[in-house]
Amino acid sequence: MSIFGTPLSPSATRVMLLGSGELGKEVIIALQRLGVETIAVDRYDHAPGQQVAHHARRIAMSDAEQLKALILSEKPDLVVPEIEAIATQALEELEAAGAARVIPTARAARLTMDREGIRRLAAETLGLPTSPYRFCDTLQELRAAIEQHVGYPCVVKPVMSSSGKGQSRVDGPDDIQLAWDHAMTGGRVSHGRVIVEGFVDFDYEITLLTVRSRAADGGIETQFCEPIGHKQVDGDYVESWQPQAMRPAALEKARQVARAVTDNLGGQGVFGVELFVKGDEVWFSEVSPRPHDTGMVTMISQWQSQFELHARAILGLPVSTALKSPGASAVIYGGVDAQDIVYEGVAEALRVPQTDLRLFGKPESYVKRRMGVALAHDHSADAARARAREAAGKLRPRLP
Ligand SMILES: Nc1ncnc2c1ncn2[C@@H]1O[C@H](COP(=O)(O)OP(=O)(O)OP(=O)(O)O)[C@@H](O)[C@H]1O
Ligand SMILES: NCC(=O)N[C@@H]1O[C@H](COP(=O)([O-])[O-])[C@@H](O)[C@H]1O
Ligand SMILES: [Mg+2]
Repeated sequence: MSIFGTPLSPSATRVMLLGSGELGKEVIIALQRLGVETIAVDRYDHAPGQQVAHHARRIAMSDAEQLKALILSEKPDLVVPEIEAIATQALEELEAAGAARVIPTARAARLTMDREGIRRLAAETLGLPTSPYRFCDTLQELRAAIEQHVGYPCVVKPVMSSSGKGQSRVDGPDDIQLAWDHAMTGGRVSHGRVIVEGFVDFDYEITLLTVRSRAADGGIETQFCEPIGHKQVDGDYVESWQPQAMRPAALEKARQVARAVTDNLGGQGVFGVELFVKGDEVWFSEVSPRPHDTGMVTMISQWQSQFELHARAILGLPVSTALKSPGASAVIYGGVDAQDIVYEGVAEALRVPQTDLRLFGKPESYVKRRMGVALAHDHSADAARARAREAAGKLRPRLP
C-alpha cells in the first residue's frame, strides 16, 4: 500500500487485530502513528489494545461464525491475528473468497495456530532439526508415546496454547497423569490433543525476529533482527535481552532455519522464530507469525521496535532491523487474583537509570498473568538485564 486514507472517513485504511493483548496494543499504536484506522477485537472488554484503538469489538474469536460475521461487516483492509486462539479455518475461507487479506497469510495463521501444523511442516516437510515428538489424543497414547518413542525427560503441551499454558515437564512415569490433566484444562482452547516433545538440553534459546517486507523493486525481502536471548519459567518468558552473543556458525544456521520456515509461510510481517542452541547446533522449536512476547525488548533496543516493523511490513513500507543499543526486558506478573489492581512503586522503578515501563492495563490480574514489563538499555545486554530486573522488582501490584 502506498496510499493511506484518513481514519474515521470513507477513505480510511483499516486494520483489524484479532487479539488485543500487550502485543496487539503496541501494533495498534504503531499503526495509529501512520494514520491507520484500527479495530481491536478480543474475548473480553477493555483488553489492552482496545484501550488505544479507534474501535473495540468483543467476540469469541475461536467461533468461526462470529469471526466471519465480524470481518464481513467491518470489511478491514487487513486482518492481523494476534493470539493463538482463533478459528483460522474461517480466515482461510474468507481469504479464498477474496473477502479478507490475512497477515501474513491465512495458511500461515492456521499452521502456527496449532502446534501440529507447524511442527509437521518444519520437521517433516522442510526437514529441519527439532526435538523428537508425538501427537496424542488419550492418556494411554501419551504413555505409549513416551515409553516407546520420546523418553524422559519430555515436555507435554496442548496443541493450541501459548505462554506455557497447560505445559508440563515429565521426568518419569508418575508425572504423566498430571501432565495430561494439566494439558486438558490449561490450554487456551479446549482440544483433547497434546504434543509430547523430547527435552532438548540446550545451552541457550533465542527468538530470531525475521521480517518479510516489500523491497523497492516490489519483491519480498527478508531481514533479521539481532538474536534475542530469553529465560523461561514454567514455559513462560520472564526475561529477554538483545543481542544474545552467538558463535558465527550457530547464527548462520539459525538464520537458515528462520529463512526456510518464513519463506514457506510467506506473506509480509514479523515472525518470531524460536530456536534452541547448543554449541553450533540449532533446533527449531516454534514460530509466531507476528511479534513475539520476548521481542518486547526491541521497544528499547532497536530504532524500529518489532511492533513498528510489523506495522510497516504489513503495509508494504520499508523497514530497518538495526540495533540501537543492547537492551533487556523483565516481566511484571500480577501477583494477585483480582480486578482493577493498583501498581505501587512506579516512580521507584523509573528512578533506575536507563529504564522504561509498559503497564498493559489488563482489567483483571491473576498471580501469573503478565501485567507489565520493565525495559532497560546499557552498554551490554548483561548490564541492561540487571537494570530491567531491578526496575521490575520495584513494582508492587496489589489489591485496590
Ligand atoms: N522440547 C523442549 N525441550 C526443552 N525445553 C523446552 C521444550 N519445549 C519447550 N521448552 C521450554 O519451554 C518454553 C515454552 O515452550 P513453547 O514455546 O513451546 O510454549 P508456548 O506455550 O508456545 O510459549 P510461548 O507462547 O511463550 O512461545 C520454551 O521456550 C523452552 O524454554
Ligand atoms: N506468548 C504469546 C503472548 O505473549 N501473547 C500475548 O499475550 C496476550 C494474552 O494475554 P492474557 O493471557 O494475559 O490475556 C495476547 O493477546 C498477546 O498479546
Ligand atoms: Mg514459545
